Amino acid sequence: MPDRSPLIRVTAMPADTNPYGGVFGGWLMSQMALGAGSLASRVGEGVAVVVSATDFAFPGKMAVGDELSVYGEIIATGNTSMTVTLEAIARERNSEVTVKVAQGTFKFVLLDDEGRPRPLRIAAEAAQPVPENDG
Ligand SMILES: CCCCCCCCCCCCCCCC(=O)SCCNC(=O)CCNC(=O)[C@H](O)C(C)(C)COP(=O)(O)OP(=O)(O)OC[C@H]1O[C@@H](n2cnc3c(N)ncnc32)[C@H](O)[C@@H]1OP(=O)(O)O
Repeated sequence: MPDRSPLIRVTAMPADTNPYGGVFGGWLMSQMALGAGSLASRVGEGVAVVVSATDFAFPGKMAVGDELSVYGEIIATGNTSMTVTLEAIARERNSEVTVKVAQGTFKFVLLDDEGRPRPLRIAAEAAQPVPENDG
């Protein structure tokens, strides 16, 4: 796995499973949304709401007890929006074995105090992931 800091890291619990006993894809999407939302509001310095979710895939599976790390970066910015692409990597609970379990892209729009789209305050070249998030 590349040397990078996760946006969030969390352990899958029994409540996060699907009817077949595996980890629920919706839970994975939620974790990715939490990571992406954290990055978007932090870099965007304000309220950031999701306007689209695209390109999701689930190339691997994980089990209860495994640890999920969500990595992401801003890949594009518009006038009022930023696009965040994400990877979710699971680590087996009792080992260093990792597998990519999900990927996807969220587009966020920054809102002003009245809830209307407002221009980003950042330059496109400054829209980099916040470093050193891994303690
Ligand atoms: C089974 C369980 C599963 C669980 C799995 C859950 C996973 C997924 C959870 C997500 C969770 C998020 C985590 C925290 C944050 C929230 O919870 S946010 C809550 C959900 N989102 C919302 O409530 C947003 C609702 N939408 C809106 O209020 C309006 O659409 C918005 C976002 C204000 C935009 O309004 P608008 O009139 O379209 O504004 P407009 O000025 O025309 O466009 C603004 C920008 O949006 C872009 N845009 C507009 N429409 C679109 C579109 N359709 N596509 C792409 N871009 C668009 C425009 O291109 C423009 O970009 P810029 O060129 O300015 O950069």
